Amino acid sequence: MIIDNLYNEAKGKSPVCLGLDTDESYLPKCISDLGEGVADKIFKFNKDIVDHTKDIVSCYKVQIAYYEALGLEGMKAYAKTMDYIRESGSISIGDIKRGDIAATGEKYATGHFQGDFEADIITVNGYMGEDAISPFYPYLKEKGKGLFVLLRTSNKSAVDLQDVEAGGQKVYLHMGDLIKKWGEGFIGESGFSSIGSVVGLTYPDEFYMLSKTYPNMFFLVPGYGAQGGTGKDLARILKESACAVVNSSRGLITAHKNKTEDTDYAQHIRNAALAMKGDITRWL
Ligand SMILES: O=c1ccn([C@@H]2O[C@H](COP(=O)(O)O)[C@@H](O)[C@H]2O)c(=O)[nH]1
Repeated sequence: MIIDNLYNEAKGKSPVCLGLDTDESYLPKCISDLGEGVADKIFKFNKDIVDHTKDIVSCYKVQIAYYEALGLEGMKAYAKTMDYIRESGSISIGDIKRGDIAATGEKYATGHFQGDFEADIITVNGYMGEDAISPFYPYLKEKGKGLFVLLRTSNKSAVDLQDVEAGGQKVYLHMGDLIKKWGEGFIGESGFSSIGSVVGLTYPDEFYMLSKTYPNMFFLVPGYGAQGGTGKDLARILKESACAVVNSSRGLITAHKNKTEDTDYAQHIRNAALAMKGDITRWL
């Protein structure tokens, strides 16, 4: 199961999930000056980053919004990036946050678990209930795919809805119970389910509690670096269970900024990923 592969990658390499939220403004001059279209430049940058980090990170999360914003050219760069990550033997997470009625959900599943945009794991929004999630189940069983369902998001306004009490329980805990139930049929050898959840590092106490409440749940954790999360926030959680991969996007893929515009940019990004790995693992 994909979750066992991700668990093994996180243990063997590091819990670092490198986020390819690639904005054109992040490209070093040695790439932006090339006489090619933007899709080719972005793909070149992403490819170089993968080549320089695949031995030290557990997975790559590609934020589709950055590619959609560039239209057809951007989507070509997205497709090539997803393909290259998987071709390199690494795990790809398509951060697409989809979720809709079942008929539409089936199309999302087809669009992102096979074909041009194929990912190993995608992020989904379960706040429409199980029929927004069940169209993905056949791909989990038959193609070994995985899901990370939004649980406790990293943004400030997460509390507006997720902290509301309903029936004596916060909404996000209802969601946690649902994700646990949806994931019961997909538990792998690692003890974790291929239906995991997204929990922000910006709420470390809630994250700790969730990791204790749901011992079979694996977590995708955004919020490290640019959003303020640190390795110290993760210490007690990861010490007790290797239950998460931790994403950093801007904090890693802009590490070369103000240092170099030359072809050594990917080495700066690698160094930043190594520093993140060190910051997380020194507490374990
Ligand atoms: O709760 C959430 C869910 C998803 N994200 C995504 O993670 C990255 C974070 O990027 P940074 O540059 O490291 O802040 C981005 O793709 C978000 O869309 C999140 O931040 N919080």
